[in-house]
Amino acid sequence: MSLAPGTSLLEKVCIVTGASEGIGEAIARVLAIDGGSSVVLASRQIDKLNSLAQRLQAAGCSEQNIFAVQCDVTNLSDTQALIQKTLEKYGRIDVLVNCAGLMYYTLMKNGQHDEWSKQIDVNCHGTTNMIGAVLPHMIENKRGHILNITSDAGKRGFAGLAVYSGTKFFIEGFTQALRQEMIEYNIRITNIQPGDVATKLAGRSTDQEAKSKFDGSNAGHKILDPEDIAKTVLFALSQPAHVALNEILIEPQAAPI
Ligand SMILES: NC(=O)C1=CN([C@@H]2O[C@H](COP(=O)(O)OP(=O)(O)OC[C@H]3O[C@@H](n4cnc5c(N)ncnc54)[C@H](OP(=O)(O)O)[C@@H]3O)[C@@H](O)[C@H]2O)C=CC1
Ligand SMILES: N[C@@H](C=O)C(=O)O
Repeated sequence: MSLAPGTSLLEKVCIVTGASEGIGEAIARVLAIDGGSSVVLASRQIDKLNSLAQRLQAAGCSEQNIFAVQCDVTNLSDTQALIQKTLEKYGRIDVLVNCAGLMYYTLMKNGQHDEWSKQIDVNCHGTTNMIGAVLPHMIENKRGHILNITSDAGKRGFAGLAVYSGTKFFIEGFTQALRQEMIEYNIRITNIQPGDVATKLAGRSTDQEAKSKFDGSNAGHKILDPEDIAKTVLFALSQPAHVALNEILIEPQAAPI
């Protein structure tokens, strides 16, 4: 595949949730710089989004092409406002990347109800809120591409990640059905299913028993970089209209499921 830098997604408008750090930040950077598209940066931490916007401008993106919007994906009116503000600024939305997510290593016997709920809220409700908010626009225009950053934990349950795996299986089942509903509207849905990626995600866990027993990201092998996932997003978006990359399982070479 050859992607001409700065041209492959020219004139497209892409929303990236979870853009303040980690994988979402890398996706936003690659879409803006390599893809040349307008990128809407969304998450709760507006200071981090503004700082990323400044760094992207310093790297050559025009101010008009980067738009930071505070949005908690668990809040329905926030997600609807994000779509509205994007349409007011750009008049179109071509791509939604659902990257916002939480993962906590927890053993079910340790009863961490709060962390279970937060994962279900962000990973499941956050995804359905965002998709529900953007669909009317994409359906009206009969085009659109939604990418969900799911996980290899949506293909196989992982010990220590029972609730997290359940949330990612939810996204897989949900999108299998949604794809069929969206055929007549030319809307594609790609689930990117990464294995361990070097971000702060796993470090947010408080259940040290679960983390020390099951977190494989320190096992000694090279894990993925956020840019590996970002380039995969660009690859999926660069396919011709008749090609749907419905699932992409991307894992460290040393750790297949
Ligand atoms: N790292 C890994 O090994 C893997 C990660 N993934 C998935 O990739 C995605 C990103 O993870 P990663 O980058 O590693 O994690 P990080 O912890 O680095 O980033 C998480 C992002 O999600 C955002 N976020 C969390 N809660 C909300 C919310 N309520 N509303 C809006 N944004 C929110 C955060 O922004 P803010 O705090 O500003 O709201 C932040 O930008 C997740 O869906 C995760 O499940 C999948 C497989 C492997
Ligand atoms: N690779 C997954 C868990 O083991 C994830 O981080 O989503």
